[in-house]
Amino acid sequence: MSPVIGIVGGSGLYGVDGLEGAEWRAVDTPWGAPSDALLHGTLDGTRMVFLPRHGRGHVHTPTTVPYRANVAAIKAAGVTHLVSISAVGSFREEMAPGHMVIVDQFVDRTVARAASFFDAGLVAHVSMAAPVCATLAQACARAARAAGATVHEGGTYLAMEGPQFSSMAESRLYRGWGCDVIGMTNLPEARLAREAELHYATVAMVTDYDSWHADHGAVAVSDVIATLRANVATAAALVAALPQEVGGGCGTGCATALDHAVMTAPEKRDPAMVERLSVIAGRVL
Ligand SMILES: CSC[C@H]1O[C@H](OP(=O)(O)O)[C@H](O)[C@@H]1O
Ligand SMILES: Nc1ncnc2[nH]cnc12
Repeated sequence: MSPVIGIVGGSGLYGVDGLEGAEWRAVDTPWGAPSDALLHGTLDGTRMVFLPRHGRGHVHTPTTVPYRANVAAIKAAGVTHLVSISAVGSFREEMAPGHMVIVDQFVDRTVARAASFFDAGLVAHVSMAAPVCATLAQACARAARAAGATVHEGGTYLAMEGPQFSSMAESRLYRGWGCDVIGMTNLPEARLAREAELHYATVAMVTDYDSWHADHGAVAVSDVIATLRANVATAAALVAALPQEVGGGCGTGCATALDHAVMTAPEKRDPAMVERLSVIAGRVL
């Protein structure tokens, strides 16, 4: 099956240039409207679907991003491989602003988000032991290198609620926990992508050193935006390189994550939930 590449563009990334037949299409889902219309098009013969996570014009906070609607809309659009491109702060001296970190683990410190498509009446538990698709992550690393970026393969992303940045004490604590980068959005997105049986990977673009670094002081959005602007061409080149790199399955079960996940007995399943979840879990219901 040919891959369909989805891209969720984070802060600073609100569109993709150069798609053939580019068309923004507004959709609705059982979880409401996504952050924006979806941009459909083709790149090097591969179908691409782009969604700006915060909406064009940056309307949604990390808390109000409609994560379930976003992932459901992306799944309904036929996406098989989903790449998140996100701005992050760094906890490591060597992961410097402008570098790209191909995240492979997450720590969840969010507190106010719906984190699952499943609910009372239809219960399921998927594994998040390996929360990103290793094969897609390697493809992203190759694409980032082809784009000329300095790439760090592997890294733990701490997802905080925000929208305020961390205190110095939190920043030092997360560093001590072994986290490498910090952002506000990739959870619950990665959890929902797993429930939707998508291959998911995160390209984290470092924009700052959070607040732990003695030489860099507090995070300021102006600095974050300046770094994002300086790296916008690299992000675009990375996206352009993805069709050459992404394809096929992964051997680690992303596309069959729901095979043994549903717990609720067939006769006890809420028919309305079954209907609502058909786009996500119809394969196993
Ligand atoms: C503009 S700094 C904080 C903001 O940037 C990141 O967004 P995204 O992950 O969508 O690139 C971070 O998570 C915050 O939402
Ligand atoms: N330091 C930081 N903390 C949380 N989210 C961010 N996004 C970019 N920089 C960040």
